[in-house]
Amino acid sequence: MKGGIKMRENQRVIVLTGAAGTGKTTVQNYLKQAYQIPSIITHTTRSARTGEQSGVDYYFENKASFDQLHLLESVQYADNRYGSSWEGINKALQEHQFASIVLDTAGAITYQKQLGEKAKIIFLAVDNQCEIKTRMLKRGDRLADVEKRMQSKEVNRDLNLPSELQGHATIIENENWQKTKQSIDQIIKKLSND
Ligand SMILES: Nc1ncnc2c1ncn2[C@@H]1O[C@H](COP(=O)(O)OP(=O)(O)OP(=O)(O)O)[C@@H](O)[C@H]1O
Ligand SMILES: Nc1nc2c(ncn2[C@@H]2O[C@H](COP(=O)(O)O)[C@@H](O)[C@H]2O)c(=O)[nH]1
Repeated sequence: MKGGIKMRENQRVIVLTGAAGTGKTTVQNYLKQAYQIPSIITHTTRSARTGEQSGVDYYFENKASFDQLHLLESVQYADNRYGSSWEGINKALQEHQFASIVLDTAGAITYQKQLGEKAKIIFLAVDNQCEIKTRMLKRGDRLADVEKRMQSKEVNRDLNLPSELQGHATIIENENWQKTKQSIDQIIKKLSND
């Protein structure tokens, strides 16, 4: 199939967005571990970080293979390309009510426009930029990469909820992980009862 999502009435895509290092992947892993919610694996032309695996963390692409993909949306982020394919979305939703995806805010805006209420958008925020940097270094990112990323226009843009998502996104201040988990639990409970 080239394009289009086949979503049943009760299906939802949980979109995790926010600046780099705010905890989007951590929440995605929690959704998988606690609720068996599959992740939609996206595509990127950036190099794999230590420990990252193709088909698990991303599908790692080169420029030529990226151009062949059938994408719902794609962005340029800090000199690399990222995109989510129709095949990836349909694969994750095939046997599940919910699937999650990690996107920058430009991608989240596209999902909101394309999927409407079928996209549950969660914006993760961390007020202190030093804390974000510390978390990225603790994750194992190289200092030079972290400094470059923290200066990128995309990270700075994604520190705040864009106007297009206001009224469409739930904001979680991811300072205390136990509190973040409670907020996520409430969201899943509500989605399951809707
Ligand atoms: N509430 C928290 N308190 C302390 N550390 C946290 C918290 N949430 C996440 N972290 C840690 O912060 C680091 C960054 O988190 P994560 O990789 O999930 O961010 P991300 O938003 O997916 O980043 P990126 O967009 O760069 O991939 C990880 O090492 C993670 O364990
Ligand atoms: N719009 C999209 N954004 C994506 C996609 N896959 C990942 N991302 C976002 O890119 C940045 C950088 O990611 P990193 O893994 O290099 O730190 C981050 O905000 C991700 O959420 C995508 O397919 N579309």
